[in-house]
Amino acid sequence: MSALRFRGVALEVTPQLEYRCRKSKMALCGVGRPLLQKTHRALGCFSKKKQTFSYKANGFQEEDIRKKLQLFPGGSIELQKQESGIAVMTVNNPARMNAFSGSMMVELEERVCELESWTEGKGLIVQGAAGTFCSGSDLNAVRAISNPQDGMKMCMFMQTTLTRLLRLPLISVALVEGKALGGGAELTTACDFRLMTSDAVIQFVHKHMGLVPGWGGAARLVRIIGSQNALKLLAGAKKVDPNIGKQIGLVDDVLTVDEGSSLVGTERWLSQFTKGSAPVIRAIKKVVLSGKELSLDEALTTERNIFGTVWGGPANLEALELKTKHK
Ligand SMILES: CCCC(=O)SCCNC(=O)CCNC(=O)[C@H](O)C(C)(C)COP(=O)(O)OP(=O)(O)OC[C@H]1O[C@@H](n2cnc3c(N)ncnc32)[C@H](O)[C@@H]1OP(=O)(O)O
Repeated sequence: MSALRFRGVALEVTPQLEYRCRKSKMALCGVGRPLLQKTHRALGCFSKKKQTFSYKANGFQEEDIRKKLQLFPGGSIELQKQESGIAVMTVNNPARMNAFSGSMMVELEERVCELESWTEGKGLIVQGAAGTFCSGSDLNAVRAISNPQDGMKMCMFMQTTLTRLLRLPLISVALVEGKALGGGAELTTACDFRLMTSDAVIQFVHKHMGLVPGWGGAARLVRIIGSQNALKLLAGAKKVDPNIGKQIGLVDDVLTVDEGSSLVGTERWLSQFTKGSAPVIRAIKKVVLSGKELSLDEALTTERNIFGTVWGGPANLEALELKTKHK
């Protein structure tokens, strides 16, 4: 499957769409684009135009923010795209418990951009290096940009990036080992699922720092665990261990030691959802996302459009051919 770029945004060209366009002798840019645009627009899918607009509406230029963030280097964001269709993204700054330096924030955006164009992808694991998840913003950078203007820039940049991360057409899971604190806890909420090892802790420590979440973590948390539980976690800066996490619905599963390495265990866990054809898995993520984020009417329209991309497609035809029984 290929991708075409429209105003710098990668759009997925499904085999069905290509086939339909070829059959009707119309170029992709003629027939394909409106359908793709409609679907992607309805999903709020990563329209660079939209993001630029929101940056500008707040008086910021994305490039200025990048330059500012690059002044605070250290660590990296690693990305490994595997043949299996599962990518592993690693927050890597072990000397600072994987805290996010400014350059890591910029790298995170670049990796998300890369994943947006990865049309073969089905799943994503987000983990921290060296057995711990992420301790939030690098406090050295935080101190240096503690004025409201710079804080807003950083917040807007991370909010936009994490929104794009959550909206990737990949089924994503945060593998939480060790600690996920502050912005690290917020990062876990930008994944579809969260798995914890038995000794791990997720803690929205913002209150103790005289802050509230700013990377979109509060908005997402409310949608995951409801406003009552979110209020308790944020106002109490409560430590969430795997038991509490499962009780309140923040955590989907606990990885036990006999599953071998946590990453292998997470890959195994995720593969129950990523087995099968990439276009179908990606379409499933898109219909769920549209159901979650759009009004019912918009979601129904989007669902129809996405349905049209898999109907009569290779996986559908193969299943019909095999006379698949669902026993
Ligand atoms: C909108 C975003 C809001 C935010 O994210 S604000 C940031 C929230 N995070 C924090 O406040 C984390 C503060 N750190 C801690 O509580 C502890 O360091 C932590 C993570 C529990 C680990 O404790 P320990 O295992 O005892 O290890 P440690 O304290 O000796 O840390 C090892 C080295 O890592 C450093 N570190 C940890 N978290 C950091 C951070 N966020 N920014 C910058 N440096 C950080 C820590 O200073 C220490 O460095 P060093 O060895 O003293 O040079």
